[in-house]
Amino acid sequence: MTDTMLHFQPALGDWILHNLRQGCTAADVAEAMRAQAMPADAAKAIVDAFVFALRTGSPLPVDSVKVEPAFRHEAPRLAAGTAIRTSDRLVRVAARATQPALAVLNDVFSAQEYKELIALARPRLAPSTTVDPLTGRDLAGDRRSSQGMFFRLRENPFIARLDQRVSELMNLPVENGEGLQVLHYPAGAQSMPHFDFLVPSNESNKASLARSGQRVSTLVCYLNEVEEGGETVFPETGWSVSPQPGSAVYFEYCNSLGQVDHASLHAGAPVLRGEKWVATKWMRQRRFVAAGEAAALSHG
Ligand SMILES: O=C(O)CCC(=O)C(=O)O
Ligand SMILES: [Fe+2]
Repeated sequence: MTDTMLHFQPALGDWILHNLRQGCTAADVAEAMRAQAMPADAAKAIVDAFVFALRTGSPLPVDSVKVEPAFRHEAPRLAAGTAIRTSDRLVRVAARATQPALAVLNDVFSAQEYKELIALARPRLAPSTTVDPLTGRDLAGDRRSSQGMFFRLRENPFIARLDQRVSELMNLPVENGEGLQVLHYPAGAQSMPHFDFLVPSNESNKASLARSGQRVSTLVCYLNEVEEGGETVFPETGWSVSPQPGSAVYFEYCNSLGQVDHASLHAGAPVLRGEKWVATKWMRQRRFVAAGEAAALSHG
């Protein structure tokens, strides 16, 4: 399928940008354009291109956008049913949604497991000094920022057990998983709306995509009781998932054609009281090869 170009007046672009920056959703802005007699699919394509550029730090469109074929929804990778039995645990499905394929899962980790994860991660948390364009996290290094760390895949028997369970849930090989990431948000911290799929806007993302393929799905597991706030919100769909210790939100955004779903835009709402701990697993199309691992192979 070939891409087509859609042309528009730069003033329309300014108006779209203004509204998105005021907090309107892509759907609201596209609807306003449709009400002004623009075909709905053209309005959506133009607004989506602006949202994408804003959320990924890519150049903003000026007077045209490339229209890619609409995301084709496929059967979810997550198993059907009200519960999913992995080799060592019965995980309950509290809710499901489509477009994007999303599920709220309960009992993913036991209380002992989520406490252990925090205890293992805490001494290894590292503050980042830059804004992370991939996760949208505000990493300015002040006390309102989140801190994170990665476990290596199967780095000890405990992590290996969780990697295995999560891979069974996400229905992809353990090897396709990036190492489990633990994030700590102190009160006031949040993550801005972002996509988890990789955008080939810089050399390191391009290299990562070439090594391991696209990210296809995410599991965000909540590790503690947040006193107030800290929901995972999906602004394009209106979904908001409350953090409950041991529960998780699962979502998919890359289909078998390699298309990515812009409706998977999400954010970590500000933690209003207390603190928030999550463990995130990102799955790739192929075996995950970290940058360091690839370098070691090419030199060894
Ligand atoms: O903290 C959250 O609720 C979302 C985390 C997230 O989006 C991520 O780790 O990619
Ligand atoms: Fe995310």
